[in-house]
Amino acid sequence: MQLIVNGLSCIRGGRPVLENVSFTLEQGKALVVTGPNGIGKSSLLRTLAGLVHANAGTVKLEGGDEELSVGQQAHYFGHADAIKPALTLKENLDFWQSFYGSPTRTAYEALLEVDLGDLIDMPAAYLSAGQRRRLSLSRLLVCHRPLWLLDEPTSALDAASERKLEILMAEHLEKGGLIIAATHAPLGLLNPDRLELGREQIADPFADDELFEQDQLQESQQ
Ligand SMILES: Nc1ncnc2c1ncn2[C@@H]1O[C@H](COP(=O)(O)OP(=O)(O)OP(=O)(O)O)[C@@H](O)[C@H]1O
Repeated sequence: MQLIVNGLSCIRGGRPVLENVSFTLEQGKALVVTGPNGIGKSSLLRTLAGLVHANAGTVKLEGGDEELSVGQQAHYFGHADAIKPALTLKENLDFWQSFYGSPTRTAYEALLEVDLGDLIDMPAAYLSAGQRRRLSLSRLLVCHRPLWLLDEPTSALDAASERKLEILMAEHLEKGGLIIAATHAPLGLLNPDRLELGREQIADPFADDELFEQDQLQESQQ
């Protein structure tokens, strides 16, 4: 399996945010995306996940499921935790498992992986910030999707949880998965590929009012 990204561009808020980004990522490999604040790291992940419209370029998961989009074959672990506070931890994970399909672990097994097994029947509203992040991470473990898109995955995690994340990422890669991680912090990945986003990815710094309105409308509908 191979992820091939060719000439990917996107516009947000009427401004070109990514321009002509290309890379290939092989099975079992991770790509670490770096660059200054606001350069487009999250936008790249959201575009790959299919949450932001690409205005040019192609994304293909060669050797993946031809019937599914790349976004449907990816787990997106973004800044928001995708947790329903009124549901228990188990109910949250059961929901995601039925939504995603391809179950791998039970909710309890996934929660054990992130050291939340004892809290399985507690409403998610009572979790601390780091515990919420770990619950959100356990979402990636209840169903198999070959591509993990991780946006600042260590934020709010303590040292032990960072170590656990390293192990989970290594296991995913060993099984032939692919990982793209946007980060400002070291992630403990072994020999990752690297993509440094810079100003050259941005073609035109000036906003276009019409594009801005179209773009805001489009994002509000997603
Ligand atoms: N929903 C949105 N609508 C309009 N513009 C947006 C939206 N989200 C992000 N942007 C703009 O897109 C640009 C890239 O933002 P992005 O979040 O991708 O950067 P980043 O590299 O991930 O930054 P950071 O390191 O701060 O997380 C920024 O100029 C930002 O203002």
